[in-house]
Amino acid sequence: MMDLAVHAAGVGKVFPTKTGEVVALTEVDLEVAAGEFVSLIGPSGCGKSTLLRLIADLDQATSGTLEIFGKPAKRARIDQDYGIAFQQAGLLPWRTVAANIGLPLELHGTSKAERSTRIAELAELVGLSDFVDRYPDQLSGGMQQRVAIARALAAQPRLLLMDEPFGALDEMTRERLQSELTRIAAETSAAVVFVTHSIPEAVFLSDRVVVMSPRPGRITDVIETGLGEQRDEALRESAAFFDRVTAVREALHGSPVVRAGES
Ligand SMILES: Nc1ncnc2c1ncn2[C@@H]1O[C@H](COP(=O)(O)OP(=O)(O)OP(=O)(O)O)[C@@H](O)[C@H]1O
Repeated sequence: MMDLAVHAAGVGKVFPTKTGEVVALTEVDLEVAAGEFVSLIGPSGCGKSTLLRLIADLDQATSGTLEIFGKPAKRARIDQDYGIAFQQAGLLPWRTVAANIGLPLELHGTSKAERSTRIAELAELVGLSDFVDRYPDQLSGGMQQRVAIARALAAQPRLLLMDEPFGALDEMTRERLQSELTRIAAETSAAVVFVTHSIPEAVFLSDRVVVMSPRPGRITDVIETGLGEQRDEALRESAAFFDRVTAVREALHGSPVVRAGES
């Protein structure tokens, strides 16, 4: 069991509201292996962000059990077992790129010398070595997201939790960062749980794509991509890639998609 980055069993989440209870998640069973890349996809309101927030200990499940590397989510948070990156990069505008990347290390009490070595490594990992002295408002959206990823990786977490981190980026930047993320995940051996609305993004990045449906939010399908280690531009144009995109689309629609020329 210690091999599992995430183990959710029968997880449910109910939000009490003025107009009654909202069942955001019901009976969610999910296992993410160490080093595995798993995307969560589904229509708006199906509970993707809620599930990620439960894993990150930003909120608590109403029912079921949730373990991160065999520990309760709170323990994993204290131990900095995971890093998080959201759609908004959430950088501190008064800090340089280097100081933003190093923030988790400061909180961790890492020495200044160790911090600067690690910041240099991380800046190189995300391709920002020449920009460490800049401030966030001097960077493009894609560069800001790279800083956020470097910061999420600072404490060498074994798990990355990402909620639409590329959602606000243009398509070309988005594809470039997807490629970089697959390389970074492979180099760091971190497991990733990645929330997205984009079917091609989920397929390109993941070992498995978890399909969810709303009201009440639950997992309806899990699709193995089987696309192997090589995640490059050629993959995006391969038959295997299109096949998996179609499989995820059909799972989202709940039935085979009728193609032009077929009846
Ligand atoms: N704090 C809250 N109080 C009440 N209801 C909430 C709260 N947070 C989420 N919900 C409800 O829980 C359900 C799941 O929300 P969640 O944000 O997890 O969905 P999502 O799949 O991430 O959606 P999107 O793709 O639009 O981001 C929704 O019906 C939402 O309205």
